[in-house]
Amino acid sequence: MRLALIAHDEKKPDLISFAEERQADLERFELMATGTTGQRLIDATGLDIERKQSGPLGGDMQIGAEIASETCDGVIFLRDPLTAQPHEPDITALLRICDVHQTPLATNLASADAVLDELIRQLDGEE
Ligand SMILES: O=C(CO)COP(=O)(O)O
Repeated sequence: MRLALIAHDEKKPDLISFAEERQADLERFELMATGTTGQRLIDATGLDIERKQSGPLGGDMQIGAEIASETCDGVIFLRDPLTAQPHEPDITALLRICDVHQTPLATNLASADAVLDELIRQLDGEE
C-alpha cells in the first residue's frame, strides 16, 4: 500500500513528530513525499521515502498524478491554513483529485491518526 506525506513549512515539525510516533506503522507502507518534506522526514526518521519535486515546483501535481493513476492509497497533507502558498492551484488540484478517486486524505494531525489507523486496518485485513 502506498501513502503520500506532505507538510507545509509551518507544519513540518508536526509531521516529523507524527512520523516519529508512528514510525513502525509507517514502515509498513511504500512512502512518497514532496521534496522538502521527504528530506526532512528522512533526516529525522531514516524512513525509506520516494521524494518528488518540492511542492512549489510541482510535487503536489506529481502526487496528484499518482492518485489519478490509482497508485497512491492515502494522503497525509498537513496544510498551513494561515499562510498563502504561491502554488495554491496545485494544492487545490491535489485535494480535488483525492475526492475524485475517493482517496483517504488527512489535512491535520487529528485526522492523520484516523486515516493511518484505517489504512493499517485495511493492511491487516489483507494479510
Ligand atoms: O508545498 C508543499 C505542499 O503544497 C510541500 O512541499 P515541500 O515538501 O517541498 O516543502
